[in-house]
Amino acid sequence: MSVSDIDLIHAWKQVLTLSRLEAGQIVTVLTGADTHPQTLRCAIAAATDLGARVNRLDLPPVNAEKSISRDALAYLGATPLTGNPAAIAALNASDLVLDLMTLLFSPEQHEILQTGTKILLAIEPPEVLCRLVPTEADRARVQAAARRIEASKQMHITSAAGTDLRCELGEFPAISEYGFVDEPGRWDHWPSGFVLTWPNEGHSNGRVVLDRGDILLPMKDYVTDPIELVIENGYVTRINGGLQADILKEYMAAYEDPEAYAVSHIGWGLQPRAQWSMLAHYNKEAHIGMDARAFEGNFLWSMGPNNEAGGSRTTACHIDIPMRHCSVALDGQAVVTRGVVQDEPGLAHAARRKDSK
Ligand SMILES: O=c1ccc(O)c[nH]1
Repeated sequence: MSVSDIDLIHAWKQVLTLSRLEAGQIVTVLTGADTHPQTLRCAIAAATDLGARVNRLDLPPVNAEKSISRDALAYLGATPLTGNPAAIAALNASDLVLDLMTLLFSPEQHEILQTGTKILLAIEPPEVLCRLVPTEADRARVQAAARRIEASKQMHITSAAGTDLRCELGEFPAISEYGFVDEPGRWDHWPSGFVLTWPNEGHSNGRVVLDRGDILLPMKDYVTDPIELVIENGYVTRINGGLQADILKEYMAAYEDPEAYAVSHIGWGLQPRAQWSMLAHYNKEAHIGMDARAFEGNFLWSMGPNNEAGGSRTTACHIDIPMRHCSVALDGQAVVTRGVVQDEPGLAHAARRKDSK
């Protein structure tokens, strides 16, 4: 259902205030052919009302002919910034970029962040943005989880369905996604609320068994019959199952890139206001599935790029797989038990589901 401009402006002002936007700073709103007009209108109103100098940079779409999905996160790497020094210069000169187009996993995004520019991605529908507006409590909880990852050498994921995956850690940082950009050079995604890292290159081994209700993105399908993925030395070497396994295999094979089968980010969901069931209520092309990536207690893993973490793999194919009912342990200590988050003792989470209704 729709939200009012006032509600969305208030949500934008909360996000921009948490992002420490100051009067007089330069904000560039990056837009494309699929940018939602209300999101754009309210972003400009909110940033202007907070005293920022607001520009808009509109870029033509690219890659459409290459991907068989219209999901903005499905085909990654090249963006309208690729080979476009004028656009990159404008973003480098900005304090804050509101990305209403999608630069994620692009080499250019890294270049821009390294100049100290902050980038906030926001392309979910307005009502999803409002429902999942971030809070300080979200940041505290996600950062606490990131610290636990940073202190660990192994993530072990198991499930009653048969998942048993071990990922060695340490080569890459933990990344906190909590929905606002409060430090220079930071990227984040509103909405979010999850923690992720990348396994040491070549050091993920075991199997993942997708069970009923697990989710395949960008397909935005709930798995109906089990799919087994065998993982050897950091790559998915076998995918066994029924129709959905065949769809996944053909989709990935179309990229003709062996790097697409590499294990990408791993982590878990910490957003109590995100709903596992959300995909059942939306047209697939109306959103990009951030409820699925962020719902509390999921195990979110993925296949494809690792350049987001500083790696060199920029494969265009990116599959995100949020799973229910998994247990995640760091060096033997449980952080999620059968889909229930085990927060660090004493970390009360103000925005917990039961408090937020
Ligand atoms: O915000 C995001 C979105 C997709 C993804 O794979 C990671 N983080």
